[in-house]
Amino acid sequence: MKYISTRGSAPALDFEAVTLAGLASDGGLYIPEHWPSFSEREIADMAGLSYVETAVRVMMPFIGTSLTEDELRALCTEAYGRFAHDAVTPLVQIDHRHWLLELFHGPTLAFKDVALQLVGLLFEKFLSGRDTHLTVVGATSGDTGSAAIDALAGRAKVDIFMLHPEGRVSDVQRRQMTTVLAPNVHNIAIKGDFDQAQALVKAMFADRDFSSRFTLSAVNSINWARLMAQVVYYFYAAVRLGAPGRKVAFAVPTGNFGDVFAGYVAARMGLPVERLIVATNVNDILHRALSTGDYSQGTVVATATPSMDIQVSSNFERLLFDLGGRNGFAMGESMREFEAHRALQLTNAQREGAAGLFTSERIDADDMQMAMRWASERAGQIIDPHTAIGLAAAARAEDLPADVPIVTLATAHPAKFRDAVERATGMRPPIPSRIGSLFEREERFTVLPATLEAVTAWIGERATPKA
Ligand SMILES: Cc1ncc(COP(=O)(O)O)c(C=O)c1O
Ligand SMILES: N[C@@H](CCOP(=O)(O)O)C(=O)O
Repeated sequence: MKYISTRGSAPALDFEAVTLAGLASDGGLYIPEHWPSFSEREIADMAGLSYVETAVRVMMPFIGTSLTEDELRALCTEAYGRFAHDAVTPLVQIDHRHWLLELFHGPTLAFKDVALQLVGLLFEKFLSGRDTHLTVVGATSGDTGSAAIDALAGRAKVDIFMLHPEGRVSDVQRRQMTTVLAPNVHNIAIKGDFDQAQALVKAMFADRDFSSRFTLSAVNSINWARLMAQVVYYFYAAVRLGAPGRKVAFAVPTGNFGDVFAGYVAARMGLPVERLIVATNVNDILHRALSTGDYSQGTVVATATPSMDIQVSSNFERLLFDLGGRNGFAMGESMREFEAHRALQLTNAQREGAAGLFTSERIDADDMQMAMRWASERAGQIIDPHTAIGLAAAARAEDLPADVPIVTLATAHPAKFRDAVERATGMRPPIPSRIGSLFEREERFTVLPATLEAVTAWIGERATPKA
């Protein structure tokens, strides 16, 4: 399997090289040259498989010769052995048609663990035997940071520099990052929002001087390996609910468009997905893009769902590329236009292509709180505010055929957002013992202005230069 850049001028790479590179050298995102697909028979044969075996079946076609099936199985066994639930991503029923897909049983209590536990092991595997030291740079609105730090802390050939927006992540999220004192972990709180952090990461890759001094890599969902690992749970859930004989809809709390793009990939691989419901908070660039074609960046508003406080959704580029005829040069032009004017109009082909599978909903704070109360009163489920954005959007999908189950992705454990949960439901979720004495540990982080100069100077003094 080869991977090509959405912007058309970076070299095509195999899975190993794409995983280590993170971002393409032309600023684009890597995407498989073609979508592998499964027959109905092959999907039916996934019934009853464990999560690890499902993962091996779903991911192997993307991996090509970079790993053997046994090597992939060993990595998945290790990664998913750290989850607190045997099913890894269990389904929980809310009522006759609504389900929650719990993605938060990993070590840092958010869906990011599903991919990042594996990515940490992939880095280690691909770096063994090489004389390379990776400098991972990442941006987080709270969850990617803690999951990536957990996956990479203490690894010999990797340093991680994680940028989060100062004061805009929950206390639990911040402490999950800043109390990890391993020498290869570096937390930077920038004076800005998540979009600025994400733009700084991309600018570090684009900065010729900086990127030539270090072997940069990414742990955000710009890294293809992240998305690949997330495709698995769409198959795992849909097969349990009757696929391929029955179609399934998914409601996905969305920010950077990574999780829902993984659902799109599953559909392209033959999974019978009736609909992907893109649920945004009031930072609604994706809702506007999908409902009116207007992909224009607004100002980020801080909400009770900080992980979705995003107005530039990196992975939307992958969708626009795939729906727009896979024309890398045209895509490169469009993205340069977006970067210059902070606005882009979707073409008819892109709008019509998206409309075949996606709908979108913008959920405000009141509807989010109502969904939290609904889950609690109806099914005794305490859900986190991000999951509630998804569930509120799922509840609006009244036009779906009655026999289609709607699965809301439960993207974080409620304990990560205790204040918001308590405000909505009156209940304060306890912090699971597996994340330990978070509030008693020492924190370490540096505050920097949101400028490329400040960030590259700071990282440049601490990162390991190329040999
Ligand atoms: C808890 C939670 N829910 C939803 C999202 C949005 O997911 P994505 O950025 O893949 O769209 C995030 C952040 O990525 C998150 O941390
Ligand atoms: N919500 C995310 C933002 C980064 O998204 P990613 O999936 O591209 O890593 C976070 O929690 O950090």
